[in-house]
Amino acid sequence: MDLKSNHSSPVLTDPIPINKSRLGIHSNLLSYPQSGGSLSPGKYKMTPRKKPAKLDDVRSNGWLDAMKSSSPPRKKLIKGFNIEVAADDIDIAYHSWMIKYPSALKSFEQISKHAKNKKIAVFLDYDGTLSPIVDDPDRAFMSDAMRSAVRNVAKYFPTAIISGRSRDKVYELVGLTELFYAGSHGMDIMGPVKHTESDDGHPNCVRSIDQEGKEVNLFQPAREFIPMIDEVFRTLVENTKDIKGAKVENHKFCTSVHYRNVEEKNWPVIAQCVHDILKDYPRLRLTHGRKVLEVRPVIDWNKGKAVEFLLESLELSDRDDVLPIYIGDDKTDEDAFKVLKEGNMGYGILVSSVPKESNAIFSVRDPSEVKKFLKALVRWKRLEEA
Ligand SMILES: O=P(O)(O)OC[C@H]1O[C@H](O[C@H]2O[C@H](CO)[C@@H](O)[C@H](O)[C@H]2O)[C@H](O)[C@@H](O)[C@@H]1O
Repeated sequence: MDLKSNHSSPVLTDPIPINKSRLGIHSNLLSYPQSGGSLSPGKYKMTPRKKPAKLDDVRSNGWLDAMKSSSPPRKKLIKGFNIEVAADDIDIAYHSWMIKYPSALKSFEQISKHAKNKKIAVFLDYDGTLSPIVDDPDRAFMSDAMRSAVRNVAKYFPTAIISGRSRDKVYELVGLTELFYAGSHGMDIMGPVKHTESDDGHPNCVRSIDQEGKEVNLFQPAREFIPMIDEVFRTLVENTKDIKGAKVENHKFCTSVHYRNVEEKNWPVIAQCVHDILKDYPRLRLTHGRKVLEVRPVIDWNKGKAVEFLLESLELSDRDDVLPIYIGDDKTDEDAFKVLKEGNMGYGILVSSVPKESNAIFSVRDPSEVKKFLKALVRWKRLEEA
């Protein structure tokens, strides 16, 4: 594909083959606007058609509100009486919320009853699920105990990590070869080669070799966006360099701008910076994560589609004897919860210590409860097999 062509849309001149299978990976996958600006030579940027943005933009379009509510506050030391009362209120709210989203630990018997004679597939988010949320994304390590719990789960059930991070990065953090990995919110999946796969295979898949030399399928539906994302990443690094605490990550198929360590008074500045850049890239869009703004291609693909894709690759889709379980903490995990809920095919488990609306069925409070749940699954399976 000629990415530097003079056509009005180089990314569209030679689109990757589009699969029309029941996964829904059809031409709508690339549902970004196809017109609306001209390309600067050699770049992926559209020339702006509007006046430069005013600071008002990010206030009026809801970005700032979303930024403020994007991550629950960490626990604070409670000293004064008034704060204790507030904490009690929070507890009451949490307990009534749990009526709607019961604890997966307390409901384990119900879950295991339903799982009897079924094949469980486990899908795990990384940040906030397997590792606690910390200030520095480069230091979001999972504990050895968690790693061992995940390793044991993978001995009994097909297990995949589906993360917003790049696939390489999440593999580096998890370090287990026995899992499947999907990075960039599912836009980069390394999955199994299907036994029944015909010779021509999946048009969006290429055969590859994993860390252990095993043949795998690499599915990258947003492959042609790599140079565009890289360009935006570099612009974001440059344009945010004077905002203290800002951090930009390149996940290959998407890029993240963290504001967790940016003073709140500067949030409008960082939001405006991302907003202004996005105006030049109509084929990219913004999503909100936990104190992070994420820029990703406008394609019809998300963690939910990644779950469907992996189930199909594992030859576990459309089967009554399969029970997928997805555990995650973030907005992006909602797409996966929704797929399971709407397909009435498994359990979404939300990791949250504060009440929030979700498509999950159950909840756990934090990664330590995730670990307990994973261990309970393994214990139950061992007993089943005994
Ligand atoms: O899908 P995930 O595996 O949950 O990844 C989502 C984002 O996770 C990381 O950011 C989050 O965790 C950081 C470390 O705890 C925290 O500092 C940050 O505020 C959170 O947003 C990762 O750095 C992002 O790039 C991922 O998109």
